Amino acid sequence: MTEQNTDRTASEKAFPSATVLGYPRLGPNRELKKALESYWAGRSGAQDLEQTASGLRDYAADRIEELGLKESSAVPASYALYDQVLDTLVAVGAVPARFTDLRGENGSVDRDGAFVLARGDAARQPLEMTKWFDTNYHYLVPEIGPQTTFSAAPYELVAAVEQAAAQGRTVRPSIVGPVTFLALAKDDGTSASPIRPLDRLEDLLPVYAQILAQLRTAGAEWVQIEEPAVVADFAHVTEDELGTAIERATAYLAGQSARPQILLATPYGDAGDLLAPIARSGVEAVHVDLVRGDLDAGQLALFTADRAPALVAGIVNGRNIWRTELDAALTRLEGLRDAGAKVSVATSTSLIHVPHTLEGEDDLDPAVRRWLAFADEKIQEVATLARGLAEGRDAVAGELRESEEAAASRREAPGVHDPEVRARAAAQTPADTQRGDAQRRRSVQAERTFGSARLPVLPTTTIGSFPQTGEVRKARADYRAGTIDRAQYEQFLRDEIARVIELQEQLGLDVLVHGEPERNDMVQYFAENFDGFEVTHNGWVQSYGSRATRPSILWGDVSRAGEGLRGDAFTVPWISFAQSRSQRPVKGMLTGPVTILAWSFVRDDQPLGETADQVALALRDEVADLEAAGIGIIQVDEPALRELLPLRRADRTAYLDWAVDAFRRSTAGAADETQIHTHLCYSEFGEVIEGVDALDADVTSIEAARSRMEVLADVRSVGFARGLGPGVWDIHSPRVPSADEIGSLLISALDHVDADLLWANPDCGLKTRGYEETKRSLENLVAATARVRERLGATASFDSVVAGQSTTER
Ligand code: MET
Ligand SMILES: [Zn+2]
Repeated sequence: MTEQNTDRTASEKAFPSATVLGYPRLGPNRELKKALESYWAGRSGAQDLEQTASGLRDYAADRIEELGLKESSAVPASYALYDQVLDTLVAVGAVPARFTDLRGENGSVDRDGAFVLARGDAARQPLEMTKWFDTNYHYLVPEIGPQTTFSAAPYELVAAVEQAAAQGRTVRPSIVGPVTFLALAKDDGTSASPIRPLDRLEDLLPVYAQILAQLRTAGAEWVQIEEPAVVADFAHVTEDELGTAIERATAYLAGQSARPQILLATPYGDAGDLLAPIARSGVEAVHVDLVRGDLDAGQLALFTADRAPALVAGIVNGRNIWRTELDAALTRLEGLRDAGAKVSVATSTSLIHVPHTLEGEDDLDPAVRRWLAFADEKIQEVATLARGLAEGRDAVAGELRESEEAAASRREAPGVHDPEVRARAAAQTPADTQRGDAQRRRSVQAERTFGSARLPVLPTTTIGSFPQTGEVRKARADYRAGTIDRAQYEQFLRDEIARVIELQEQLGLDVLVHGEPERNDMVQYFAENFDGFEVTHNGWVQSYGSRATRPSILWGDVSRAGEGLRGDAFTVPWISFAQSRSQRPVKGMLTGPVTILAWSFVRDDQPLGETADQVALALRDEVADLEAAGIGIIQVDEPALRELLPLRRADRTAYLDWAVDAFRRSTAGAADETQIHTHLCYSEFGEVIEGVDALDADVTSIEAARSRMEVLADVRSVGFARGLGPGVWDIHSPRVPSADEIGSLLISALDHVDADLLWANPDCGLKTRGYEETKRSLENLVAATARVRERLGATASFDSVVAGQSTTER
């Protein structure tokens, strides 16, 4: 606390009694998405974009106040146009080396420059994008090297503060803190000896000091500095190093005299031992996530000591859509206050992870709707709790009663506890997650014939989806709008599937897919065919930039919809139809239990593992029905396996245990000769590779093209001896890879993977691609594979074998 400065001149206002860390940014009808996309497409100008952006800032502030957060500084100014990490990068002028030409007079980039960082341009790849903590939100990864310069340019934040001030409102600007900014950054690769971005902290701190001063001048009374890095374990930074960094950074910032008062926020988990240095740093308020984290007696004492900071209690969950049980929450808050803490009420995280409002969701089952709270309803909960804390329980008696009644109706609702589903789960034994010996399966599968031929060496395949063309989307919209009937829609889908099968045969692919035209979304499609789920109309949540997803709500016990416990098969009709059009094997495509959970809002009244097991059993039924329909290869996608990996190392084994178990439960009913595939699409494979091996799938496809097969080093090191399809075509851009390029990727894959285990496939599904690039890329993929086969002396392709009806030499 060397830089503690006691004569700060700011007129100290207490932290508001109620607040939220952030509000959804897209707008209630995705206005921001539309404005951004039309601006990028050149259909509208900078003025129009600014008009929408400032309109949304006003909308958010008005709404938050109207819902009950009326005190000065209670409204967070957290309105990133694209991403809050990008905004922080711009505010500190940390323009990556490969974009320095975009730098302007203020040392940073302007709005258009920031969009180039986010989206790339003709000559440059954009910044890498990755998941923000364990959420489904993606941030842009800063690139920091020894030469990176920093300079204060917080123009978006200052403008937001000034816009509010012009209307007589004091908002609380929010920025990602210096430690989190650097901990999430990557080495920019400009120096021969790699550096760790966190080592640049001393150079960055003075820039934060200048930003604080500018915000103060603009009229901010409080600033929110977010440091969620303290709730996570990192591979490249030890806890000690993180502790030293956060202690230094918070004390330094607190020691500045020209600054607003500081709320230091620690969302997304438990700050553990790092809470103490933060609370003792001299900042005026500290936010603690009480949903994911906790406060033990020692930690609580940090908030009851003399001159302790205010405790901003993140008690309303910012990441799910369930109503808070207000009575229990209020009891907890009263306990903190009675222990002597200066308590304010808040959300555990920003509300960017939930949809705007329940208003207009009239098609939701009213029983389920009553259990829900989206962003606006959560703000009301925060306001109610603060009022209850200040004025006593009687002041909020009606709200407490309504909350208790809703909770009781949820506990007792029939679909929440389906005795049959529960009995089935309870009767599971360890054998239900166990398939036959993997080696044996491999030899049986190698013998299996499809249309009298076996699979060739280096089989070619795709990941599942084919381009979702305008016609496909239109047919779906027409069906929903009632312009075409069910029979017409299904005929359209069959025609589409037949076309996709024919195309794959022409291209000479070995293992075909039906193309997934009936699925708007790989999770929602399953939610619509399972009991226990609801889907919303307008429940959009930002995924990155202008992109949003509409997570389904998993509220009850899960089984397939339809008569009886097992319900009806729903993927089988499409897959069987596809198979009826070809002699070659068609893969059955399912979404795995972990991914279904990760991309939905999931019930919070039982452990995730139990919910995952129910989903797994429903999928197991589908696997059995696919098998019975003669489908010999079934892929169960788990792209989200890594996403749910806990932020703390200590929690990871328990997670992988249930996640792996659920996947195995969904697939272990399959016979030895049925080949089970899985697909994971990210390159940070090392962290979960042992889990992936434990899935016991026969073949795994992963993303590898962008990293030029780098991920395969990990594969060898754990002795992964299963079929593997490292992607040889990066499907994230329209670029067509040449046959030479694909061939050389396959050859380098052979350094790590045995020839009889290797598959040739793209990185991921082709849903977002166009047909032109798809055809050309797949042509090259097939040609490259043929050349590599020749080199291996394995001349027979499935294609020639099927044509000649002979058997394959392996
Ligand atoms: C995000 S992974 C996508 C897998 C899915 N089967 C598809 O091809 O679209
Ligand atoms: Zn994928």
